[in-house]
Formats: sequence, structure tokens, C-alpha cells
Amino acid sequence: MTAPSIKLQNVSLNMAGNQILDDVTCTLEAGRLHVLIGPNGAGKTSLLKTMLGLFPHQGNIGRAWPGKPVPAAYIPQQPRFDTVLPVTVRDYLIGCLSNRSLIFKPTKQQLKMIAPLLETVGLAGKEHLQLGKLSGGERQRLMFAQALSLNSPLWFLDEPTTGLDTQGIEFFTDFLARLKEEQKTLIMVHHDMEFVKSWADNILIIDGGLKSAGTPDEVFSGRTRQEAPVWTH
Ligand SMILES: Nc1ncnc2c1ncn2[C@@H]1O[C@H](COP(=O)(O)OP(=O)(O)OP(=O)(O)O)[C@@H](O)[C@H]1O
Repeated sequence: MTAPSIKLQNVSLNMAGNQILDDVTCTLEAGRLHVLIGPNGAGKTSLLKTMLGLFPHQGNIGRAWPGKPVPAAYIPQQPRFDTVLPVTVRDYLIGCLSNRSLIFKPTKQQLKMIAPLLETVGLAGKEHLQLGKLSGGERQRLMFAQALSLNSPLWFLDEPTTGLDTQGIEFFTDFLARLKEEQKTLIMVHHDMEFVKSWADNILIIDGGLKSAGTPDEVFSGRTRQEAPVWTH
């Protein structure tokens, strides 16, 4: 097992005077697909961003890495780009791969990685398109390419199928099957309960905090654990 587990202890989030999350304590086991569900405005995206370190919070978030820590892959909810931004798909991916300013020349190895990445996510031939000209589904696919370029064992996916057409959803499910097979730690927000039922290993019900957790069987039969945030086999 090379993926990390994540432990949250008494995590709370308050923004602009609003208590978004209150006292979340749970352990997200390595190599599993954990899905956050709950009503609109419940705090699911906020919890994801808190785990990513993007929001200031109270409490502790620990990651147990079996190896050297690496950046997490992140598919944000409905990514947007400025329509006049003079950055192409190719520039963007080079920036992701090199982690340096675009004024530096990309290496041959980085350039070689662009075409296979775009091919994998179904964006072959789009490398010279400006980011602002990509459709919603294409932006989502580019996010997958960016996330893939990190080769991370830890993935955060916020409503990853938003904007994807039938073909895009097929691509996503194949992609997810591969990530699961490789035993990555996957943390996802999803609203489609049919999807959640068949794919999740662990479901966390969020509504201003962690309300309950359980396997799909437990959650959909109403046998959720009120205070059982730790995943059990
Ligand atoms: N940067 C912010 N500053 C202040 N409040 C915020 C901020 N980001 C989110 N919120 C508020 O936090 C609450 C939870 O938002 P969040 O996006 O986490 O909900 P969600 O469960 O992901 O909702 P949805 O299912 O609609 O995507 C909302 O009331 C939202 O307005």
C-alpha cells in the first residue's frame, strides 16, 4: 500500500462569521473511495478544500504517508478560466509539469508528456487552444490531465462528472476504476446516489459537520453510524 490515510481531529471551519463545519473527527483509510454527500451548502466542498489546506481551520488534519509526501491531485468543481487569458492548453500543462514560471523553457521530457496526457483524457489535438475557449466538459478533462501529471496516490475530486457528456462519463468511470485498482486514496463529492451506491467504499454524510458515516449498505438501509467515523472492513 503506497497511498496515504487522512485523520481529522475536531476540525472546524468558520468563514466570514459563518460556522461552515463544526467539529469533524474521522479517519479516511488509505486506498479507499470516500464519498462526501449532503445537501447544497452543507459544507462538502469546504471540507475538501480544508483537507487540501486551502482554507484556514481549527483542529488537526494529519496525513499518514507510507512514503515521501507528494502533492495531492485535485479536480475542482466546475473550473473556470478567463476568456482572454493568453495561455494555451499546452502552456498550462507545461506549467503544471514544471512547477516553474512559463518564462523558463520546457524540457524535452516535459514536452513529450503533453500529447499522451491529452490523448488519455480525450483532448488530443487541442494543445494550442486558449484555455478560455475550452467547453465546460473540455475544461473538466483538462483538470484530469493536470491531476494525472502529478502521479499522486491521493486524489480529491469535487463533482468530477459535472459538464461531461455520455462519452466523458464513460471516460471518467474507466478512469476511476483504474484509480481504485491502483488503490489510491480517493476523496470525492458526488450528488448522484446511484453512482455513490455502486462506487463508494465509505460514505460521509455532511451537513455543517459530519452527521454520520458508513458503507453504502449501511447508509442506504439507514443503518449509519452516528459516531463511527473510522472506516471498518
Ligand atoms: N470563501 C467563503 N467565504 C464564506 N463562506 C463560504 C466560502 N465558501 C463557501 N462558503 C459558504 O459555506 C457554505 C458551504 O459551502 P460549500 O460550497 O462547502 O457547500 P457544498 O456542500 O459543497 O454545496 P453544493 O452541494 O451546493 O456544492 C455555503 O453556505 C457557502 O456560502
